[in-house]
Amino acid sequence: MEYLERCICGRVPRQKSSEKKEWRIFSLKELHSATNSFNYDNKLGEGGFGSVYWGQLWDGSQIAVKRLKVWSTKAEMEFSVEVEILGRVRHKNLLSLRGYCAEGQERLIVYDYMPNLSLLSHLHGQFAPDNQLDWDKRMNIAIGSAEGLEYLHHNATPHIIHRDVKASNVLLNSDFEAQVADFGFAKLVPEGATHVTTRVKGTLGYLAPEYAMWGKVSESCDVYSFGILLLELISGKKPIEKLGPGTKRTIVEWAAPLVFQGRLTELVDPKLQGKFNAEELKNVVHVATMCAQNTPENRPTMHEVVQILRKGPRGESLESEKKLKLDTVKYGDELLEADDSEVKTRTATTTPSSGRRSAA
Ligand SMILES: Nc1ncnc2c1ncn2[C@@H]1O[C@H](COP(=O)(O)OP(=O)(O)OP(=O)(O)O)[C@@H](O)[C@H]1O
Repeated sequence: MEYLERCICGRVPRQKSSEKKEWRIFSLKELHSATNSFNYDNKLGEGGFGSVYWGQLWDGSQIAVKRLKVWSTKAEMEFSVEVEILGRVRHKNLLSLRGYCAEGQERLIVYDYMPNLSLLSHLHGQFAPDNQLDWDKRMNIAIGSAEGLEYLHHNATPHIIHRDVKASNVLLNSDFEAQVADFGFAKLVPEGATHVTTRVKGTLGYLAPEYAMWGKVSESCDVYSFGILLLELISGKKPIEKLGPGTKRTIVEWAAPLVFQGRLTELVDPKLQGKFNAEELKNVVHVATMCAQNTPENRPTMHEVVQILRKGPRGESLESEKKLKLDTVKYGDELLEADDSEVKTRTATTTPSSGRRSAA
């Protein structure tokens, strides 16, 4: 990857010539023509990096094009990290890179188009009223996204920490299968490292306490965020809920008493109208509670998560299960203040005290 080698030269091993390259470089002209010159009607959404547009290539294939908003060294870095990481990973539950374009100050990333957009749009956004996510779809999304993260943590070389696992970063293909997306904040883990200390990036409500407070990032931060995602998937609740003026509650604070009192059915999204599998519910709550523990060492690995989600906990005895304990996460007022907003620039010193193309 010539462009990337220029950007992050020396930080990551080069792609071996034997590795299959399935991405390519796009010209700006081609992307202009595919997106009707980045027409507003083609806009799928907007994130911190910039806007995402739907497009169609000359061969009829549908693409999503992420266009960098403003050029800066930081944005350039985010762009190169995302392209570098996506270029080296291939998994059925990770959004595939089609290619990129870097012409002048324009930076664009081209992905496969996901007709059912994001999990967020189905749980809390424009598709929420359609109620398309039944229990089985939710369980498949849980397993699929867990498998995507398992691949990043255990199979990618070097290992990759996503750092921004959340509902808007789980995209859904035409069969509602999960594809984990958005690797702009991801970290490559040097071999042998147990954790990396870094500036805190990510989204409030999903941040592992040790990461939010001390910037200590390891694979288990993604496991924590995945636990929050599971609670969100089961309940249809947002990670942080506004209860009234100035009062907020995390999904863990809401779920913990129900879990301890064994009132599991009360955790289930009322939109499912009681249609769920009670055994699977027990299993998925069990996984969510293990993942969303305050102590990183007590959380399971993504490999264990996949095993339990696939087979169920019965008969299995994982070390982490013995320590099962759901801590109520108490973020400081300062962190709760910001609600859904992101803390991409928050430093590690934060302290605890303070239809169009839809297949649907
Ligand atoms: N490949 C894709 N196919 C279909 N829709 C997509 C695709 N990629 C992104 N989107 C849509 O565009 C929206 C914006 O994506 P983007 O990754 O830029 O931001 P985000 O995840 O919402 O926010 P953040 O910047 O915090 O990550 C997504 O929420 C999703 O609805």
